[in-house]
Amino acid sequence: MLNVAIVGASGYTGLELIRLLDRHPGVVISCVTSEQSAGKRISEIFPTLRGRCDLILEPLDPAAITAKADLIFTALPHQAAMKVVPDFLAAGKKVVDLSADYRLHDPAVYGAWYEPHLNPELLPEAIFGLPELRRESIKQARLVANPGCYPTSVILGLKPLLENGLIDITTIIADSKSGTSGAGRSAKVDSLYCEVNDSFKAYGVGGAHRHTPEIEQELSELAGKLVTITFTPHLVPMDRGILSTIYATPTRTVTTDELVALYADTYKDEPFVRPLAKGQFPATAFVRGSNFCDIGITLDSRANRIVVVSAIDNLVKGASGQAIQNMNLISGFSETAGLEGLAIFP
Ligand SMILES: NC(=O)C1=CN([C@@H]2O[C@H](COP(=O)(O)OP(=O)(O)OC[C@H]3O[C@@H](n4cnc5c(N)ncnc54)[C@H](OP(=O)(O)O)[C@@H]3O)[C@@H](O)[C@H]2O)C=CC1
Ligand SMILES: CC(=O)N[C@@H](CCC(=O)OP(=O)(O)O)C(=O)O
Repeated sequence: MLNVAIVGASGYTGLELIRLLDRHPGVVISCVTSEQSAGKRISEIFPTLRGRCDLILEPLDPAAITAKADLIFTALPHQAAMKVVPDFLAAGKKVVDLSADYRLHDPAVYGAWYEPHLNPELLPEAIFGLPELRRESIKQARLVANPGCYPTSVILGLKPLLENGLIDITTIIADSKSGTSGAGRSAKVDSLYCEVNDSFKAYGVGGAHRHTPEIEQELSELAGKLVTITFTPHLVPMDRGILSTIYATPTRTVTTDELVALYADTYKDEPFVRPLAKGQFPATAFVRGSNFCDIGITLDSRANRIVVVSAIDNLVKGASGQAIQNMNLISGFSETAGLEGLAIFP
């Protein structure tokens, strides 16, 4: 059995890791951490875990964690993760980091969007953990940078088009909507009921959201050229889910039939990407609680524009499910272990 630690277990992605790992045949959770709730049982914080995971939350002490675990999930805010990840690696452990701290290859870009990086020497070896892009590198990694939720939905939505040079890379617009759990569990005015309920707003408008460089980094690699996009995130009054609607102009004459066939072929062997049939488009309700990314595509022939719609659960394929998929690859488990569950509907 593989002993794993969840650092930041009192947050939403930490809880989702525990929920999914509960069904994993090869993993034991040996340590869970929280600063504010250290000393309490995690099932006191999250009653869904009663009788299934009653571990006592510990404060973040790298030596204590590395003594108990072979692989560590860091489910901490960015900037907090990079303070401890080097300690885990130095102790010979593998790390799947759910924060943004190791996703950007260029420390100057990280510094421009976040703050100066504390250990830029680790960035070259960190693998951006989107299995559909670089499965073989992930298998060899000791540090996986789990992608952001919005980037996962946009990159998977555009991969077949970019690899095949089918879109003008100067025309890409990604319009994404997220449920509120994407903002985490810590108290913030923007997440209050009256701020979110019965309303729908854009934020980070005009290229101001920190996922823009992450998306552009990966799209540029797929295209083999520098890609600049317009990315606008929105907050919607639901708990979970991301729906991204992505627009781009084709570089040549294409048909919807050709596009649908391309997506079906690109993703035919992917266990967690479901390309949809012609005329079908995804909904967050049909991926809720699952590790699937559903993708629909069409040509809007009137406007000569390709429209892609992708849907994920931000806490599963957008965070903890993908982190477990990466753990499975690093550790030699079946890639789908612990992740076979279908969506919860209705
Ligand atoms: N929510 C989502 O949909 C997604 C989140 N992510 C990323 O995953 C990471 C975790 O997100 P999420 O679970 O939503 O966040 P939460 O705010 O829900 O949880 C954060 C966790 O980190 C702990 N923590 C906070 N600050 C510190 C610190 N300075 N030192 C040690 N522990 C600390 C908290 O513990 P406590 O407060 O109990 O002390 C809590 O357990 C973030 O980097 C986030 O951006 C990535 C993709 C999607
Ligand atoms: C709704 C909401 O607030 N979403 C978060 C993104 C969550 C995520 O993926 O963040 P990381 O890059 O930190 O992992 C945001 O816009 O900041």
